[in-house]
Amino acid sequence: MCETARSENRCGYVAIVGRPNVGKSTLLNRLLGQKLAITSHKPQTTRHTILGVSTLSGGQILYVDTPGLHQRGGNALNRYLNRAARAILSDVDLVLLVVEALRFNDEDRMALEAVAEAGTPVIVAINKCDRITEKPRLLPFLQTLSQRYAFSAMVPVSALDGEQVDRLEAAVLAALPIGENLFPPDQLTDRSERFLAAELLREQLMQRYGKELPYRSTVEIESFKLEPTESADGEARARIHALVWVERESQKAIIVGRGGEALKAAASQARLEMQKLFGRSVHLEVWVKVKHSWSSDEAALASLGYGEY
Ligand SMILES: Nc1nc2c(ncn2[C@@H]2O[C@H](COP(=O)(O)OP(=O)(O)OP(=O)(O)O)[C@@H](O)[C@H]2O)c(=O)[nH]1
Repeated sequence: MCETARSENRCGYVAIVGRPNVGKSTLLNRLLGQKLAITSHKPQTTRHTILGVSTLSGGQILYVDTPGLHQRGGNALNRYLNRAARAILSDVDLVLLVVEALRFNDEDRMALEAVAEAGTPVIVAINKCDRITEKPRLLPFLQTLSQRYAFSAMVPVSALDGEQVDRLEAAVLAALPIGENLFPPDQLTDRSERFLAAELLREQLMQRYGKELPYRSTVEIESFKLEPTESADGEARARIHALVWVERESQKAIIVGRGGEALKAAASQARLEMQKLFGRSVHLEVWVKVKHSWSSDEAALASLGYGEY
């Protein structure tokens, strides 16, 4: 490549795609050097697309974290998740497909098929390589993967410990079109603090409660107000009133816990995460309410913010 092209600024949108639980959100947070996307060990943690802005000396990478592409259509929430991920693929400059080292199952194959259908260039990140102690075991896996698709690049990484993530970042930037940065350098996301507050509270539900419950609950921020404080940095305090919607009284009882202890602990951790991300003091109140069958009712979904696609 000639000298002028190499020194030019690059900017473009990159969809992070892959089956549930491969580590997309963890990788996004690592690439951004800051926690933006919520994570848990449960599949389908990510329900919304989130834009993460990474400003580098050579340009700007605009990462789009998508809900996992997955097979089982199931209820309305699942159908929404699939539509959201697929709509994005043909709309971006590059797809970053995330797979897990030494694991490629039917859901990965389906994600790859969806990506191939869109025709957008694809870089594949082979994640969770920290789990592979004997690295030569990766070679046949990489070879088989390269036979499945003409990837622009293949980079083994560990989102968890950061191994080779800088190499991945360089490959991603090099694959983007030449152009001016689209966001100010200090902007991390296009999402509001109000939206991020809901996500951070939902993360606590995902991480703290049994297998099914988190999929039967959702979070709505009823009010989000900034109020002046006496603090030295002059940052306003956020006063947040959140509702957790569940489908049955019994689920409400579990979330609230004996004497309200469980909910108190979840809200307290969510508040700390919000303070860290927003860089301001947060006052958080959380209430749990019952809305029957919200997850299988398209209209109820739309009213809770899942109706964009
Ligand atoms: N060992 C190891 N674990 C990882 C790595 N990256 C992610 N994980 C773990 O894998 C699990 C899933 O990570 P997420 O980032 O939530 O996965 P996701 O692909 O965004 O999941 P969905 O929201 O279901 O689409 C979490 O328990 C992570 O800690 C990695 O590089 N190494």
